[in-house]
Amino acid sequence: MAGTTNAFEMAQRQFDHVADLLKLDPQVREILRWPLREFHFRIPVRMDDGTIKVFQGFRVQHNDARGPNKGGIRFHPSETIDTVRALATWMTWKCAVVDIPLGGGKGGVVVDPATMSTGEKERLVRGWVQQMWKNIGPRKDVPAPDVGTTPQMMGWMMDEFSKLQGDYTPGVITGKPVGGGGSLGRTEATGFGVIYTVREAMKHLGMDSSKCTAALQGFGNVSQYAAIGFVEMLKGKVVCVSCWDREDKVSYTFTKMDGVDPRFLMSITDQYGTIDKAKAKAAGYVIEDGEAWISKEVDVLIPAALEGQVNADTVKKISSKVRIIAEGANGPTTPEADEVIKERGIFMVPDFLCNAGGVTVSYFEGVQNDMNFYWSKEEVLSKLDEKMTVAFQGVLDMALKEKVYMRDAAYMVSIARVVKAMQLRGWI
Ligand SMILES: NC(=O)C1=CN([C@@H]2O[C@H](COP(=O)(O)OP(=O)(O)OC[C@H]3O[C@@H](n4cnc5c(N)ncnc54)[C@H](OP(=O)(O)O)[C@@H]3O)[C@@H](O)[C@H]2O)C=CC1
Ligand SMILES: O=C(O)CCC(=O)C(=O)O
Repeated sequence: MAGTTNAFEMAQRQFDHVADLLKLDPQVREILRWPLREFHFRIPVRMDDGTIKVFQGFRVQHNDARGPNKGGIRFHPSETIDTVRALATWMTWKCAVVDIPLGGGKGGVVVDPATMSTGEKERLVRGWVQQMWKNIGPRKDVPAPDVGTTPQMMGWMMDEFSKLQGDYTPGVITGKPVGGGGSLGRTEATGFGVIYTVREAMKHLGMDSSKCTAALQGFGNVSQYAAIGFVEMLKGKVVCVSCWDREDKVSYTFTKMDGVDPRFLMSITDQYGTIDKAKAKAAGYVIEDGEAWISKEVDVLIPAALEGQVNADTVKKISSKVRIIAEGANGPTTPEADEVIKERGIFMVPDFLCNAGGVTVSYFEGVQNDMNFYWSKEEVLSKLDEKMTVAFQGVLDMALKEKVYMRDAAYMVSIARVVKAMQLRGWI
């Protein structure tokens, strides 16, 4: 968890604000403010040197009125139960806003995966499944990757579950490697989904994307494909990306005002998103401090790292040129910063709409697993584009109709769908 922001307090404040606007029944509110179920467990792992290390694991199932809980598993040294609660809650709203029949869940382990060998990581993820297998499954709860976890880890988890269950069960987990039950397009899905929503926001604002610039925070899975999409689909220019440097333990911004080449930067980035500084410098990139991305004079800001990055302090640095903030990350903007962004009239594409591409293709992956029939990448991405475009339009229509901020409009759409499912099931 970034800084001192408590992500779950943030998620509850966002929800309470909209619940007030909607005059939501207090009993319904009480159900939706908290996760329905939480699992806290310890995972003993035999390390390569023969010792045993015990890791703290979590799984939170926020609400499954619309379908099985769904959401990634994050491996991060600063993971907390409140971060996982927030991320699980946002998953409920995310699946509802893109109208896929799934609920909200999230998992985590307090660990820095970069400090572990491949064998240790495999034993850790298998240990996670050994603790949770009775409470996950294609019709219960379907995990996926998030920060610090990879398709290979999802493959190991699927294998462990299948062994314990005694049946090949690819649908227990998504984000698996292609060829091992995974879907084509899942790797690109979240970043490309971000760009589909940016494209729609630009259409709404009458902006010509080929004349637009963007600055991105983070250079992991989401940011890499958002950068590629901005350059290759929108024909715009990305002037910088920032990343966390594992050796120096600080973040840096890699800037090239005539346009970064995301595919080149990917080729010099390690598996955890750290860009090789020497190679970047040799290719003409200027290396600035980690917060430089937020003060760039660009049309679009895409925070795609962790929570709480656009906050009361950093929001002041946003240039007057910025017209769109597209939240690739979950929870990057604090409620204090939201107030400033609202006042300044910057168009917000809120996280659980903006980054819903990942879970949407995860849903497609589950559908393909159920059918045991796999689609082409073109088919996956065109279905994704359609889902994201329809979802964006639904939220924009709500924002215009109710004259509310885009984040509030997204909550209104999602809350209505979840409440309806709870009513139809007789929960309320
Ligand atoms: N992957 C997915 O499908 C989805 C992810 N998301 C969200 O998107 C965000 C990014 O996830 P994802 O790309 O998958 O994760 P990754 O682990 O692939 O990438 C996250 C990147 O952000 C970097 N980072 C961390 N802190 C900072 C910082 N202060 N400044 C700059 N960079 C930083 C990380 O560096 P390091 O690893 O070195 O710490 C890493 O490179 C998260 O909020 C995640 O929950 C949302 C929807 C779906
Ligand atoms: O693909 C998924 O199921 C979940 C992705 C995720 O964790 C997220 O959207 O935050």
